[in-house]
Parts: sequence; structure tokens; C-alpha cells
Amino acid sequence: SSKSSHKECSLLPYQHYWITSKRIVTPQGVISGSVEIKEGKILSIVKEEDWQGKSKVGHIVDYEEAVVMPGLIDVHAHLDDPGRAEWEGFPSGTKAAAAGGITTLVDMPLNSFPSTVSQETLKLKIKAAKERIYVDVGFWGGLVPENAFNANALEALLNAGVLGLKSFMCPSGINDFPMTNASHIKEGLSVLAKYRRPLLVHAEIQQDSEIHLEAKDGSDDAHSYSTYLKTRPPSWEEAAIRELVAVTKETRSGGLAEGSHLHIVHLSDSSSSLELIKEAKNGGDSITVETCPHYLAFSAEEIRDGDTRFKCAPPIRDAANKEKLWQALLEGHIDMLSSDHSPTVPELKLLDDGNFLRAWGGISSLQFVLPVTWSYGRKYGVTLEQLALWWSERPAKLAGQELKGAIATGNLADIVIWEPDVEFDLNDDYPVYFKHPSISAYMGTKVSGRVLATFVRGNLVYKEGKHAPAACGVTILAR
Ligand SMILES: NC(=O)N[C@H]1NC(=O)NC1=O
Ligand SMILES: [Zn+2]
Ligand SMILES: [Zn+2]
Repeated sequence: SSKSSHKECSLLPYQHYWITSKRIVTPQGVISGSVEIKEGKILSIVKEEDWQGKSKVGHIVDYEEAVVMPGLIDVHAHLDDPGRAEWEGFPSGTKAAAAGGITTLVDMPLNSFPSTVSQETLKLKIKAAKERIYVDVGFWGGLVPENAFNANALEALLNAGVLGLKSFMCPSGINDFPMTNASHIKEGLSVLAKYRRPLLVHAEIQQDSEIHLEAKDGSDDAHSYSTYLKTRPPSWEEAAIRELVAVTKETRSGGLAEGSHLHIVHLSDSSSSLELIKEAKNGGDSITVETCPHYLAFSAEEIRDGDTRFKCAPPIRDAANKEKLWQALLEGHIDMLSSDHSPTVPELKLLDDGNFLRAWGGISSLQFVLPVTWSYGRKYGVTLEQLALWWSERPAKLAGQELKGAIATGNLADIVIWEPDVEFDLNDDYPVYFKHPSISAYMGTKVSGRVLATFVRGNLVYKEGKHAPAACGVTILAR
């Protein structure tokens, strides 16, 4: 379009150019060669050995040893716009995404106000995003009790372009986004089947736990992480997933919900919950699962008393659980990764008070997910191909984005260029673009993997600490 070829959209003034590198991550493996980009798309991919003698029309950008990878697709981010833009907002959130190598993100239907639960509220999202996004943004719609039994309302929301639906099986923390039970979820899936779009579920069901929030939240115990951990044991995840896999039986071929798909967000429990998911997959259910960098980077034992930056739901569990999450990811039982970037204002994180039971639950990580996954994954032998699978290829499939998620001819030129070996400190001098760096659990750590450049639809939207002047990301609507 004329808009996305506007010269303010890109820090590179060419419509036809080549990206050259010794390490280009393609679905066929890592190659040395060049990617030809024309008018926002990948026109060809040429291996170094085939490069000689070929006539090259257009500008060449040589990234040498830096890694050229498909841009990351974050299928789980809360940008809180409109309505709670002081928590994050489209401009800051998508600038952080661009600086972190994320070229597409899918915004969650809650924490903004109003929640995205209808055709009208989706329109408000699209309006709020207009000319304010630096990367591409799609939207999940909310499946809530109010619309779950109203097929017309759900169809209107799906027809308006949400990429799928999202629901909670426990209180979401946001009053206007109430939880759903298995009956709501069954209804939602039957509508989604027709559209072949997924349902994402926050899988925790409140059980009677040893510690009751009301009884304890005034006491000193509320400052210790172990108190919080006990309030949300793995049995909450297990109970929810047990109900979900009973429902997903119907997604098998010949089942009542054939054509629909269920995706479990941010798995933390790597024991019984994971076993239930494995069984469902083996049985032919259409089901996938994600986990997040914070469950792979941190463990409960290291979380200091009062450090509510680490509070999230489900909680970060012990080191043994973390090891098993890595194993499940490496063995392919966990399909993909997402940020679950869920910020708030520092006041609600209660950083001074340190009360884990009252603080906002949510991790702020949007800009850091690539270096974090890489840095913490190195000891497990994580490869560049695996990063592309977990962060691009499989998320693209979940979000129904056939022209994204891989460096392949004909795809959109969504690309991140990064240097895996460059280390840096996430300290106060580090340029962080999401709105409230102080609430991020990653601040104060050292990671490796510096993003040099990010291309969205061929536009160089970020280069070494600088963003393109205009916000030319596109809202992605399903049709
Ligand atoms: N409302 C909201 O974003 N909740 C998220 N925060 C979190 O830690 N887990 C969630 O589901
Ligand atoms: Zn959640
Ligand atoms: Zn979330």
C-alpha cells in the first residue's frame, strides 16, 4: 500500500534490496547467502555458492556473521490500549517489540478497557492502534459468559476479524473479563470450528488451597514468595487441563468440534498437567501449549522476599519443575513460546510494600524474550532453528498467518538480525521501550543476544537503538 511504502516507515530507503549473511535461518536449515526483498516480500533466497555470476539488482546490506531469522511472533501480549494506556499502550509496546526482534504480536482481549468481547469493542482496538503501531498487531477476542451462549455475538466478533478467542477458567484479575467454565468453552469451540480459528485458555481452576488470600494478605507471610506459590499449586493447572482435555476429544476427526483448536497459554506445571496434554495429543486432539521465558529462566528458590516483579499466574515454580519444562520444550511436547507481557503501573506492583498477595500479577518482558530464551537456553543446547520454530513458525500457524513465520520465498519480509554472542547488562542505562522497566523481573540481569535490526514487511523499523519515524505496522484482521 502507499502507506507502508511511505519513506518515514523505514530506516532503509530502498524498495528492492538484498540482506546478506553467513547465518540465515530458513525452514531447510541455516544457510550462508542472501535474501532478496522487494516491495515488502521475500522475492528469492540465494545460497552463497549460487550467488557468483548472478546479476543483482538492488542495494545490498551485508550483515556478515550476524544471524538473520524470521521475526518473532508473540501470540500473547497485553498492550492495555485503549483504556489502560498508562499501563502500556500501542506505541510503547510495539516499539519494545521492534527493539526485541518481534515483528508481529497478538494483543490479548483483557486489561484494556473495554475488554475486546464484541464487534464494537474490537473496533475501538483497531482505532486505538491506527498509525500508532511499529510492528504488525492482531487481536484475540474474549470468550466470556456474556457472549459464550450467543452464537450471533461470537460470529460478529469473529467476522470483525479477531484471530481467535481467549478465555479464563479462574478470575482474570480484571472485573469486566469474567471466567468461563467447560460449558462456555464447549460452546465457543463449536462456533470456532466453523471459522477454523483457535481458542486460547488460561488454564487454572481455583482449588481449596492451604492458604486463603483473605486470611493472610495482611500478615508478614504475604511478603514471602513461598506463601504466594502455595496459593496457586500445580493442582489448579491440572484441574483446568483435565476439564479441557475432556472437551478437546471432540476436536478429533469425526468429533462435534472438528475444525476447532484449543491452545493452552503459559503452562507452568511440567508434571501432571503436561502428562494430560501429551495424552490428548497422542489421542489426536487438536491441542497445543505454550510456555513463557519467565518459567524457563527463573525458579521459586531464587525469588527474594518482597520482589513482586516475579509475581505472575500461574506462578514460577521450583527449579526441578523448570528443568522439566525445558525438557518438554526440547522434546516437542511444548509447542511454542510467548511473552505474556502483562504490565501495570509500578504503584500496583507494590514494589515498596512487597506484598505478593496484593500485587498485580504479570511479568514485563516484551523487549527481552529473544535474548532471554537464547541466554537461558544455551546450556540446554538450544539451536537457532529451534528458536525460529518456537518463536515464529508455530506461533504463525496458531495465529493463521500463512505468509509469516519463516524466511521463505513469497512470505512477508518480517526479519530480525541479531548477534547471539554480544552480552549486555539490563541496567538503568539500557534503552528499554516498554513503559515501566522498573517492574520487569529481568532488570539487573545480564543476557546475550543483541538485536541489530528489525524488518516488518520489508520496512527497517528498528536499527541499533533507533526506530523508524513513522508507525507503519498493520493491524491484522482475519477474513
Ligand atoms: N489479567 C492478566 O493479565 N493476567 C495475567 N497476568 C499473569 O500473571 N497471568 C495472567 O494471566
Ligand atoms: Zn493468563
Ligand atoms: Zn496473559
